[in-house]
Amino acid sequence: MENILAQSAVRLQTNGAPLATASQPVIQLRDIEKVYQTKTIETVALNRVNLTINKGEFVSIMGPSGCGKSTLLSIMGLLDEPTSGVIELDGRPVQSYSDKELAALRNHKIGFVFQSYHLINDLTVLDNVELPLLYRPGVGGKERRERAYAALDKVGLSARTNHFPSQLSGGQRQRVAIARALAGRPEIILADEPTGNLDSVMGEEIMDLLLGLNREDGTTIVMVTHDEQQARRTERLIRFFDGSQVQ
Ligand SMILES: Nc1ncnc2c1ncn2[C@@H]1O[C@H](COP(=O)(O)OP(=O)(O)OP(=O)(O)O)[C@@H](O)[C@H]1O
Repeated sequence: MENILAQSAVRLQTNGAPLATASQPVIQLRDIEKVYQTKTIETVALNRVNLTINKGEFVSIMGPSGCGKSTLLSIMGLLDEPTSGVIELDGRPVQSYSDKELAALRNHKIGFVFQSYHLINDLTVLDNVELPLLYRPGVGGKERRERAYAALDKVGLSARTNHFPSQLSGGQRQRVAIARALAGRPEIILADEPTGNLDSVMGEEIMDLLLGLNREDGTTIVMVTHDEQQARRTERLIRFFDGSQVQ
């Protein structure tokens, strides 16, 4: 019940018109440090980062190579642990979640999109999209297929379900990867240079798709990019340098 009240509190309406959604943090990083230690060198990848991502935001992260962008995304997505600091999801420190709860969060709440798509070449488009749902308790074969078809429809690839990744263009492969993330119905998409391997036309198409998911479905998106023009299309641009936020 508390949850329902909290959700409705940020969707106030007057005269039928939606008010601007009040800020509701979904990811909060507090004093996050990440230090990689090898035999010969210590690298401070993230240096006391404080950052809040609000529900429904589309945030892009830019910065020179090696400044910690991918590390930041991995930590936000609970794929990696910080050396110190606190990550909160929906206002609750992840340290307080059990391993089982964390696994569920990683699988349900967050979808990942990578520069190099990470598709399995021996599987059809449809099977690639269905694959992560195989590991989701409570989602049977029929629902899996329905969700995969719906996600492929959403990214405009309904006609390609039986193709293999090698038969698709780079932009289409990235659409499949986005559909795979969408099939999990994530609240948050973390995208690491999703247009990095694409020419500018295909890159724009992928940006249009991500912007649509954000505006129409309210999906929160955090995107690492090297492309200034694409970053400017998002609501908020955060710049990193040497492991710290500079703007
Ligand atoms: N597993 C690791 N072991 C040691 N050092 C690492 C490891 N992963 C990343 N680093 C170092 O941490 C720093 C930040 O790396 P990260 O990949 O987050 O940068 P980035 O901003 O995403 O770079 P790029 O734009 O080139 O992808 C770099 O100096 C990198 O060499």
